[in-house]
Amino acid sequence: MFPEANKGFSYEDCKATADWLMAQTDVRPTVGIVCGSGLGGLADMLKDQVAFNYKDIPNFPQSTVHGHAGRLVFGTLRGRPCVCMQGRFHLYEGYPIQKITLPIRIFKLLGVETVMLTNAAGGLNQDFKVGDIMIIKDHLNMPGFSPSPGTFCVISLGTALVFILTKPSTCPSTSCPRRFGVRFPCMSDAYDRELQQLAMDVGQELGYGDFLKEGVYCVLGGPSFETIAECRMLHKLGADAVGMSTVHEVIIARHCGMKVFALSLITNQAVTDYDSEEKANHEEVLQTGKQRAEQLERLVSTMVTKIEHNNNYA
Ligand SMILES: O=P(O)(O)O[C@H]1O[C@H](CO)[C@@H](O)[C@H]1O
Ligand SMILES: Nc1nc2[nH]cnc2c(=O)[nH]1
Repeated sequence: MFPEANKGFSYEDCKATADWLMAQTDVRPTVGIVCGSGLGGLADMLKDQVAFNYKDIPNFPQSTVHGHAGRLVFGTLRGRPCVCMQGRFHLYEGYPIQKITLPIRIFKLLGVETVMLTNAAGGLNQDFKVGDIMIIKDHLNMPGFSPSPGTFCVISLGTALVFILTKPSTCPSTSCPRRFGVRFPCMSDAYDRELQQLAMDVGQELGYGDFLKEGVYCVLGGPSFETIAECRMLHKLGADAVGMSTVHEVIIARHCGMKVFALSLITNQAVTDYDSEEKANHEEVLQTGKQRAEQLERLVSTMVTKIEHNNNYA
């Protein structure tokens, strides 16, 4: 019933994990949250928690990055049933893309309608400061520009080339993407515009106007941080922030019809100047997360209270 670590996951495999979880808890979440590096405090806000270590959940990968606790937490956030990943998976951890996005499909099978993703990112936009919260309005999917074996069969992470390179009859998971959604999903509406507006409105109400921004997030493979030349290039290409996550989760969530809201905490300023002494490092990323955690948690939890069942906004 549960496939080996590196095989693809069929619809039935995902369902087996979702059914296993639903047999352990009565919470039926309509909102799914993913916590970025150092932002796991969001999960601690959930009331009446039922929590699982990733190692105990069939098919789940393990968290290997400092700042990602590796727990799936069910509970209520101001009365709304939620499920929260306290820690996500990244390509640079060595997992195939099917595996890092598996929890998103499980969210769908649990009944989640809206996915809210957070991440830590380096600021490329010169108007951004460390500690700013960027509402993601669009993305640049750099790994998606060139299909690799890890992207075969995972919808839309490659291009038509994936379709050409993968013979459906020999692909172990052809049934999986097609049962979750269409072969070529649209991404021009990846980030729900009403949720972006809701975030802006809630941010203004909370007095966050000075540090609430919006922009384009660019994903790279990592785990190395960017060179100066890369930062300059990404900025010219239209990216406002750069990180190593989120986009794959967004694509899978949209593919299976969930609404998506995502934000980046600008944890460090990307270095674009050869005279700069700044050096990106994970400790700074986690430190900024701690400093902004409270406001970020309040923003997300207030938004959750305003998302009604079936995605209407109260
Ligand atoms: O995107 P999240 O998981 O927040 O983490 C970000 O922070 C880490 C680098 O410090 C990388 O994993 C990058 O992707
Ligand atoms: N790639 C990348 N990921 C990050 N995560 C947090 N900061 C950064 C950064 O500067 N670059």
